[in-house]
Amino acid sequence: MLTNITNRDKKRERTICLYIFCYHKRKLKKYVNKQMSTSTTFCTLLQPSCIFAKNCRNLCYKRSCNCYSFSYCMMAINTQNSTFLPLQEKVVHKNTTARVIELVILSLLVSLLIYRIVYFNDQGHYFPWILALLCESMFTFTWILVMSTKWNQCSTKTYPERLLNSVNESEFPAVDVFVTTADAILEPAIITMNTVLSLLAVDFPSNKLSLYLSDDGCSPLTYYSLIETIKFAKVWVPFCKKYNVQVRAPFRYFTPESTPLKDDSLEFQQEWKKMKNEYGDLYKKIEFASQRPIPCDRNSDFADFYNVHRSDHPTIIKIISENKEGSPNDLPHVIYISREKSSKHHHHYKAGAMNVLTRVSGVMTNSPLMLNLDCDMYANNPQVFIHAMCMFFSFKNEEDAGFIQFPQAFYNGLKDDPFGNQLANFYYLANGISGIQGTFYAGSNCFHRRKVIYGSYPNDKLKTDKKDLHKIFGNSFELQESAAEILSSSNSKIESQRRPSSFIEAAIRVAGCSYEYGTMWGTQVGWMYGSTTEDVLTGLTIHGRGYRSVICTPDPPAFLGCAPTTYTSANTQQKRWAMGLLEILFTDKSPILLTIKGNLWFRQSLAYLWLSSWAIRSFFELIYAALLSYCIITGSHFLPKVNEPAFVIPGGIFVIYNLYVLWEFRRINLSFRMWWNLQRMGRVTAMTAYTFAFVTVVLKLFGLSNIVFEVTQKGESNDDEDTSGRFVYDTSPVIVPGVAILLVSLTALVSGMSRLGEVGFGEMVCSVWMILCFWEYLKGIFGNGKYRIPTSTIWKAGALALFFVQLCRRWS
Ligand SMILES: O=c1ccn([C@@H]2O[C@H](COP(=O)(O)OP(=O)(O)O[C@H]3O[C@H](CO)[C@@H](O)[C@H](O)[C@H]3O)[C@@H](O)[C@H]2O)c(=O)[nH]1
Ligand SMILES: [Mn+2]
Repeated sequence: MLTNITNRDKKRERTICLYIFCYHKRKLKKYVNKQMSTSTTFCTLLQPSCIFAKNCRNLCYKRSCNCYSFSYCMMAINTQNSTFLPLQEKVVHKNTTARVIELVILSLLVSLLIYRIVYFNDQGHYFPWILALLCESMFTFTWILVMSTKWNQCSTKTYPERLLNSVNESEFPAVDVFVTTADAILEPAIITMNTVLSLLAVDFPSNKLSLYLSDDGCSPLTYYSLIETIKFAKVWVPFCKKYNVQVRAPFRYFTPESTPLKDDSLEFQQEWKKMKNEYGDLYKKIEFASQRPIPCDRNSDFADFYNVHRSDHPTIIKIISENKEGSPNDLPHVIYISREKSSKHHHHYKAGAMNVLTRVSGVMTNSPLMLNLDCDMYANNPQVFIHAMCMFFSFKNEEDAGFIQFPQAFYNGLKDDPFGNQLANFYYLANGISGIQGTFYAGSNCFHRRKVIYGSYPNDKLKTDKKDLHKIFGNSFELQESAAEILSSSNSKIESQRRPSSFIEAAIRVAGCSYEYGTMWGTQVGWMYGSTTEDVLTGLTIHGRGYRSVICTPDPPAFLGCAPTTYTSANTQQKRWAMGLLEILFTDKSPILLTIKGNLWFRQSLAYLWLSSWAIRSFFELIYAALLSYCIITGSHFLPKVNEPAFVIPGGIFVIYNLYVLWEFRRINLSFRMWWNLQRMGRVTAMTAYTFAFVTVVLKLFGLSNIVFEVTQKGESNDDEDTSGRFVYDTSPVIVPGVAILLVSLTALVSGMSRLGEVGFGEMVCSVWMILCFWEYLKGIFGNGKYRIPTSTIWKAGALALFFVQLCRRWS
C-alpha cells in the first residue's frame, strides 16, 4: 500500500518514534507542528521492524495519551498525496469535567463508608448499619469499576473513500458471513430474509463473499423463504448497485409512504415500481407459506424436512446459490444449514450454531474474515465492508485488531426507551472501553479473523504440530487442512477459490452433534460455551490472549436490528444477559483469572468485572431498598439525620449523581424523559430480571437449575397500536420481587406518614423515590385488562411483602 516510502521517510519516521519514546506527549506535539507540514495528518506506516516504533506504541498504550494516533509508528505527511492518508484515526474525546464529577462522587462514597465506620459505636442500630455498610461498599466498588472504564474516552473514524487509493479491490480478503436464526415464529422469516438481502447487496466484490444461514429451528419455511429470496436477489442486488440505493433491506426501503422522487430519471422510476412489486410478491409468498404447513414430500426438494423435529434431526445443508465462475457481479454463494440436533447432545444454543457455521464455512470457503449477524440485524450502510476493510488494512499488526465490532443499534426503538433496553446509555462506557483494550464483542455486527477464532495467539506462527490438529479441530481431514492453511499464512493471502458444492459431505460431517467430543471447540477454539452471553465470553477469551479490538462507528449506522418492543420480552432479554454475564465469573475464563494468568489488561478486566456483576449488584440494591422500609417500619435509621452535618454525604451523592447522568444524556442529545425512563428502569430491572438472574445462577451453581437461551421476539408484536410502549404483563414470576418491594415501600411510607417525627427524613425521601421508580407497577396493580399485573402475581408478592413486614416487626 505505501510503496513510495523513501529512505528519508524511513529515517524521519524513526526520528519521530524515537522522539515519542524519549520525550512523550507535549514536546512531541511541538515537534510535529514545527517540523511537519501544517496539515499534520498522519499515516499508519508499517515498519514492524522498527524497534522504536514498537517501544513507542507500547508507551502510547500505557499512557493512553493524546499521542495515541501515533500508535502505529506514525509519520507526518502532506495531505495532497492521498495514498498516504490514514484509513482510520483514533479520536480522543476530552473528558475533564466528567472526570472531576466522577471523582467528587467517589470521594462522597468513600466519606460515607468512613462515616459508617467512625460512627459505628455511636448509634443504636447495628443491624441496618452493617447491612448498609455492605451495600455501600459494593456500590463504591461498582463506581470505581465504572470510573475506570469511562476514564479514557475515544472513538475511531474511518475513511472509506481513501481505501481504493491505496488498496486494490483484488487485495480484499474474502469474508464468510453468518446469519443465525432459531425460530421462524419469534423471528419472522421475512425479517431474516431482509437481513440476507441487505448483505448480498453490500458494496463488496461478490466473489469474495459467502453467506451462510444457520437455522436452529430446522424450519422448511426458512428454507423455502431463502430460495424465493435468492430469486428476488437476482434483480434486487443489481438494482441497488446500479442506482446506489442507500438502504438495501427492502422492508426498510419500500415503506408504504415511499415513492421515487419526481426528479429521478424515468428509467429509475419504472424500475423502482417494478422492484416494489417484486418485493411485494416475495412478501406475499412468504406470508402465505407461513400460514400453513409446507408440504415436505419425500421426492420434493423439501424431502429433508419430512417428519423432522426441531430438536432431533440430521444435518441439512443446501447450497441455494453458487457463484461458479467466481465473477464479482454474480450473487455470492448462499448456503442453508440446519445442524444436526439430538436430545442426547447439548447443542449449546447460539454458541453451538456459531461453531458449526465456523466449521462448515472452514471446509467450504475458508475465508480469513468472518462477519456474524443476528437474523434481525440488516446492513443499513452499504459501505460497511469498506469501513471494515479500512480497519483491516490499517492495522497490519493482528494483535491490534483481533476483531472489528460495529455497534448494536435499533430501527424500531420506542420513543424515549420506556423499558430501558436500547443501550443508549452505553455510549460512554463503549467509548471508554475503546480507550483500554478495546470494545466487547457484542454477538452480532462483528468481523472476526478466522485465525483468532481458531485460538491463535498474537504473532504466533503455527506452533501446533500438524499431527495435533485433530485434537483441536476434530477428525475431519478437510477441516484440519483448511485450519492449517489459516493458521500458517498471512491473512490476506488466502484466496477463496473453492466451490462449496464439492464439499457438502465433509460439511455435513463437521455439522454433526457429536463432532465436537474430544476436541477444543467451545473451550479453546470457536465460540465459547458456558454462558448464555457467549458473545462476551468469546470476546473476553480473545482479549485474554492479548488481542485488542476496535469499534467502528460509521454514519449512517452500519447495522440496525430489532429491540424488544414489549415489556415481557425486554425483561426476558435482560434476565438472560444478566445470567450469562454472571456465569462468566464462574468459568475458567473469568476476567480475574485471565488477568493473572493470561494477557488481559488490568483495566480491561475491571470493565469485564463491571459487566458481569450486574446481577450481583442488583441483589445489593434489593437489600438496600428493603433496608429503607425496614428502618421506617421499625423507627430505626441508617441514613444520617437532617440536622447532622453528615447528611450532606448521601444527599450530595443523590443529587450530584442524578444531575451528572442527566448532563451526560443531554450531551448526546437524549431527552429528559429518556433519562428518567432509564434511571427508573435501572432500579426496576435490578429488582426483577437481575435479581431473578442472580437467584438462577446461584441455583445453577448448586446444580438445582438449568439455564436456557430464550430467544426474543423480533418484529412488531401483534398487539394494536396503543399498547406500544405501555407495560403489559404476563404471569412470569420475574416481576414478583419488584411488586413485593413496591408493596413493602408503600406500607413503609404509609406507616411513616403517621409517625413523621420518629422516622428519618432521608429514608422517607428515598422511599418516595422508590415508589416513583415503580410507578408503572403501581398503575399495574390498579390497572385494567392487559395493563393489570396478574392477580396471582400480586398475591405472591403480597405474601412476600407481608412476611417481610412481620419480620421487621418481630426484629425491631
Ligand atoms: O439456540 C439458539 C438461540 C439463539 N440463536 C440466535 O441467536 C441470535 C440472538 O438471539 P436473540 O434472541 O436476538 O438475543 P438478543 O438478546 O437480542 O441478542 C444479543 O445477546 C445475545 C447473547 O448475549 C447475543 O448472542 C446476540 O448476538 C446479541 O444481539 C438470534 O439470531 C438467534 O436466532 C441461535 O442461533 N440458536
Ligand atoms: Mn436480538
